Amino acid sequence: MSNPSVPISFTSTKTQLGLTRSRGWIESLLLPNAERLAAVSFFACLPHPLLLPARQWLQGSGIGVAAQDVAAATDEVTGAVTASLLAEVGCSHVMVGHAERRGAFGETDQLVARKAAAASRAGLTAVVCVGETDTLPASDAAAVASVQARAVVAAVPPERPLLFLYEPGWAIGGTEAADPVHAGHVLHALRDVTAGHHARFVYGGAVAPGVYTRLRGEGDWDGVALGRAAQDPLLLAEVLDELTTPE
Ligand SMILES: O=C(CO)COP(=O)(O)O
Repeated sequence: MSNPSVPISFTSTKTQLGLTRSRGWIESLLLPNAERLAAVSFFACLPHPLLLPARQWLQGSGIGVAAQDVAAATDEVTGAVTASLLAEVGCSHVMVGHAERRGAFGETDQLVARKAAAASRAGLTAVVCVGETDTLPASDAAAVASVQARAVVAAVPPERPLLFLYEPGWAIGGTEAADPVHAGHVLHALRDVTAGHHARFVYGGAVAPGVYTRLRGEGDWDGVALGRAAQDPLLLAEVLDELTTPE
């Protein structure tokens, strides 16, 4: 796992970029920033068919590739992508339980936990997405994230690394990240639930310059996950300044 004293960051392009645009984005934005991206152990979560070409485009850059989802099953299931295949094509991480998948496909906490366990068995680090869907008081949001996280820690051995992404559904694609005090409550609850596990914690949802610094004022966050900010040269540069400048 990455050095715990250095922030960590990653992005997911969801279904936003196809093959040609993904290559353009990697060559015009990621590679010119490779040194600073590598310094925060950056990886790009991509649709499955883009993993192999992206690995080649990113070769030698220090930037990793990761998947946005994985099958829970390890036996034969037509159309599924197993964790062992993701590991074989060079993924270091895989996202499980993104809010959009929990919403669109009805993914339950138990299914997400099985996916995290499958990832872990294959040597991947599961990026476990947790968070409330609609706006809630901080204590209720913390309770939702705790239930989601508890299912995963029950399924993954404590020595295996986990990366928790607190990403409230209401913040995704919005204009405002979670309030730092609110997020701090959730972080505190997640640290409690995962005590004894090898876990790190990042925030995602409308991350823009300044968000990481404000979050760190109210909680010991390990980093931030970028959505739109990773596809905007100015925003990416500013967020990287923040992440790579010692506090
Ligand atoms: O869902 C996200 C990344 O997976 C968040 O996206 P935004 O940062 O664009 O809100």
